[in-house]
Amino acid sequence: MARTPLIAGNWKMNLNHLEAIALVQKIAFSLPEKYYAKVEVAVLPPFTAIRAVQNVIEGDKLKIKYGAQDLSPVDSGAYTGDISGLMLSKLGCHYVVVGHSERREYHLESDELINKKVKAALKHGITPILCVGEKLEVREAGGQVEHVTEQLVANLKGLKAEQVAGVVVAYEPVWAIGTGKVATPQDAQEVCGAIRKKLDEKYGAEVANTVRVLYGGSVKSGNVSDLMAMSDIDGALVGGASLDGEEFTKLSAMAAGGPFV
Ligand SMILES: O=C[C@H](O)COP(=O)(O)O
Repeated sequence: MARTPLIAGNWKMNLNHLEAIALVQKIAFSLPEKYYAKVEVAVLPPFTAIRAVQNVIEGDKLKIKYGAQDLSPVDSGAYTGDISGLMLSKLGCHYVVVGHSERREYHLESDELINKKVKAALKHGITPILCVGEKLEVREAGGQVEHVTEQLVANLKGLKAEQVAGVVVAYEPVWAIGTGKVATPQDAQEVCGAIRKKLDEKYGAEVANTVRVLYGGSVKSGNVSDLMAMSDIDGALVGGASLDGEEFTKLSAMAAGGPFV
């Protein structure tokens, strides 16, 4: 089954709403229309810029999708500082990142909490981009496949097969994030293939063949093609390179089969 590749730019805690408007306009007007038939492009601004990005995308009828970087597991209430899936769906978000390693580390997010967040996103019709990945010490001990598949199973616990079909999984080895140390295409394929195999075992071949599995960690225009040539890598979750309009556009075009024109 053909899966539409997805290139999602995770802006992390960067760009105010004015800078966000400028970047999304640059991406939209640089990427030739023909590429959107071959690759889905999404931007994931900080919460404070989502409304501004929505206005640009909807106002100019741009084909770029947008979303958020996190959500609360609950819909509303006394949770100071949190943002719910209900709020994000009202803003028209297509995607939300769940379980990014930076949130697992700096906000001590557990697999149990991440599981609740995946469910909250699905409940509000937002596609979760579920991040999984091992730290350097786990890879050095050769435990990456076991670690990542355990995270996957825990984070998807209690979901029905048809719900899992609506999830995007992003394999992000923690040692490759923001370090310039990209995993080799073979290393990335080993784990992305194992993710798909686990989905097949638990939810069946149709679901496994539907779910898009992304790679994330120092992806750039120069390495995205080799990564996406792997059979189980359907795109990329891009951090640093997504903040540079020209580079992100080039990267998206390469993901669509390039070359960038
Ligand atoms: O969400 C994106 C990843 O953390 C990758 O970040 P990076 O491309 O800066 O390595």
